Amino acid sequence: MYAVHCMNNISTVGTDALERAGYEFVDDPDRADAWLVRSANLHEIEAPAGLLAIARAGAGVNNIPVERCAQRGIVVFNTPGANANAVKELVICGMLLACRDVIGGVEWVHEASDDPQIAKRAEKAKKRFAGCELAGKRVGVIGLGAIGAQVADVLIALGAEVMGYDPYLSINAAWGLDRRIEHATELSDLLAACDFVTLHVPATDETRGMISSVAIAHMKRGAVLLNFARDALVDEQALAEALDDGHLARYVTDFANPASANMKNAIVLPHLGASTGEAEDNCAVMAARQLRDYLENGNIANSVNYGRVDLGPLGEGSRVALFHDNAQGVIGQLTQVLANSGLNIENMSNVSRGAYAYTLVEVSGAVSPETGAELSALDHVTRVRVIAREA
Ligand SMILES: NC(=O)c1ccc[n+]([C@@H]2O[C@H](COP(=O)([O-])OP(=O)(O)OC[C@H]3O[C@@H](n4cnc5c(N)ncnc54)[C@H](O)[C@@H]3O)[C@@H](O)[C@H]2O)c1
Ligand SMILES: O=C(O)[C@H](O)COP(=O)(O)O
Repeated sequence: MYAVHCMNNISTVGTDALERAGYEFVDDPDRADAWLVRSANLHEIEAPAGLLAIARAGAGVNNIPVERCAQRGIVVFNTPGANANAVKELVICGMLLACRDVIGGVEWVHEASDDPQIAKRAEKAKKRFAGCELAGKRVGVIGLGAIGAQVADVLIALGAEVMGYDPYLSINAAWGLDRRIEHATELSDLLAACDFVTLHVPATDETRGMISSVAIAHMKRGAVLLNFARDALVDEQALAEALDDGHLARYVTDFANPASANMKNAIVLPHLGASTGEAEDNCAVMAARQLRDYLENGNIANSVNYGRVDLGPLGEGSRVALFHDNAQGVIGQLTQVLANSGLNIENMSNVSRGAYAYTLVEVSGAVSPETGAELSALDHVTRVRVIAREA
């Protein structure tokens, strides 16, 4: 059976499911067939030669060297949408904390707690903590995926006007969006029009620093920026200056770092977005299910470096999983080797994502080590797995 190493604490509903299926949890990452991870930084860690998969129990994969894994035939999974509700709830909480000075008010009560005159004093003090409502405000949502779409729905229900920007929105995601979301085709239009701006995009080469000094200059005076996506999206020096001089009223972020923790008018949380029991369970269950389907059947769902393949559960025969360059002639060579080995192809699926391709073939009989070696030696082939039912 397979061995798994956990890089972070993963909810036991996921790890128990794997244990029940006969998986062994190992302390040594080099002995593992698969790694389970949350936010541990894997960029500096060399994956062992035998590692087959990494499953991120969460959404963001900027802590994983996704491209390097693809070069070696290591499938990287995430769990899209599994923690979106938890993040949505905290984003709305962050917006409400920015509307009135709730935190200042709570601190004031705490400091005055021994004063018998507190009730009378509170009536005088409260004007210091007064603020505005979300209803009627215009809120810009950058990134309308699993989290952004849910945030937009709640804001509309609360009476806000929502403007969205997402040039890469999938057609399926677009069908699910509320028609009342105003479509911004340019980021600068959204920034200039909104009282609140909330970020829900992944940290990629393209999005890193997207809230630059130029972007901040487009924002309305007194606007609020919320960042529950990743700190790398924001030029924090430019942001600190905008908060200092009052161009922006508040920054609400889930990413405590030396810069954000010392910013004036910032509300900084310790990366709590996905930290609910429900979200942790959802992510762990989804990560475990995807890992099993890949390790036991060769199927790939929700990978960030390979396309989707689903041949259903492995039957009586065996499967060959081939990782290869997205190049001409590979499938022809593969089928030739299988035919020469007397193996009949029962089913097959081939997907490519950018430069990387994956082909899963179901054959009628057992695949010998010699056939496996022959496939491994083919041009453009990175990795070969033979999957068969355990006797
Ligand atoms: N604070 C937390 O605990 C927490 C929890 C979950 C996710 N996150 C972060 O939030 C991000 C979004 O999560 P999600 O589940 O909504 O992911 P998602 O993949 O469902 O949605 C991301 C959306 O961003 C869009 N996008 C990509 N590049 C863009 C660009 N340049 N401009 C505008 N839109 C762009 C995509 O088209 C997609 O619709 C994650 O990648 C992660 O970094 C944080
Ligand atoms: O990308 C995510 O899913 C979040 O940032 C959650 O990260 P965590 O699992 O480490 O809380």
